[in-house]
Amino acid sequence: MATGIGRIGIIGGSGWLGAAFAQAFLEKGLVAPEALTLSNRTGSGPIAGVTWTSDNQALVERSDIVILSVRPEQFLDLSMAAGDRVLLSFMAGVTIETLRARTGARRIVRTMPNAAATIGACFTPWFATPEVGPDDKARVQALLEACGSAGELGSEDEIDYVSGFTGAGPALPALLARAMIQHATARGLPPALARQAALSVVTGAAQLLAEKDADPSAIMDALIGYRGITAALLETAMAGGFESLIGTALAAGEARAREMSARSAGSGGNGDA
Ligand SMILES: NC(=O)c1ccc[n+]([C@@H]2O[C@H](COP(=O)([O-])OP(=O)(O)OC[C@H]3O[C@@H](n4cnc5c(N)ncnc54)[C@H](O)[C@@H]3O)[C@@H](O)[C@H]2O)c1
Ligand code: PRO
Repeated sequence: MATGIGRIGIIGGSGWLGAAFAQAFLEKGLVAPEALTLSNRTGSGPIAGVTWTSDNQALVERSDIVILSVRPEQFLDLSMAAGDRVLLSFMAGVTIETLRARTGARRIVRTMPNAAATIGACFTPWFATPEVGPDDKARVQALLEACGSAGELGSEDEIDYVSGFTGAGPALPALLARAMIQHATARGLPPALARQAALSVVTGAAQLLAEKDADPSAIMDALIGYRGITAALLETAMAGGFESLIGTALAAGEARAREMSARSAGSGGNGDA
């Protein structure tokens, strides 16, 4: 309890997100190694100094806050009773109702990180049940900020939407970069140069947009103002439905999150264990 955050357990602690957050907790000094328990199916992993286990109930007993970072389908085979711990789920498409039914937890926080957690550049929206008090909310915010930034949502419903919006992380920018590479290569640019050029456009844009008060519309307007090449490019993309296609894609992500929620619901569990 050295930092006031309490003892943390991460179920799925050697996975993509679980390991990223575990490393960040340690590197930021937010959680001491002796207060961090990580589980996976073998009971051992690459992060030193912490406690590894394959026994998720033992992890719960050693923790004040339990982070669930297994895949939604793996959760269906997972057995644990959370008791009065705060249960913080990274899982897409697993509702509070299902988490409650399968673990018995009352204090539940659903979150939606993304792959940029590995570089400390992830914005993580979260939603908490009314049983999560202000002190626990502050702990949750601090834990999530270890990998970037975080913000509270007003309803659980919004988690399904942000599962595609923020949860997909680099996916849409990667699609843009790949489309540029494919077009430039087909046009005859050397593939290595096309790749370097397209990735520098996307990563350079990311840095410009990371500046304080950056405004995507203002950047576009400034470039359209030259009434030249960028105006032709942007106006063609917009007239072709680029923005409405992004909206359609985000809506498809939300719909898939709802389907996953429905599938994972009603699968039973040991919440009363
Ligand atoms: N990766 C992303 O970009 C991303 C973004 C948003 C949300 N999520 C959510 O985060 C969760 C984790 O995703 P990930 O990408 O880190 O997956 P991952 O497959 O990398 O990690 C899951 C880990 O859980 C372990 N595991 C499986 N069953 C277990 C069990 N019974 N007990 C203990 N450990 C077990 C696996 O061995 C694996 O190491 C998923 O539910 C996903 O929906 C992921
Ligand atoms: N990435 C995972 C998925 O596609 C979870 C949200 C984003 O299911």
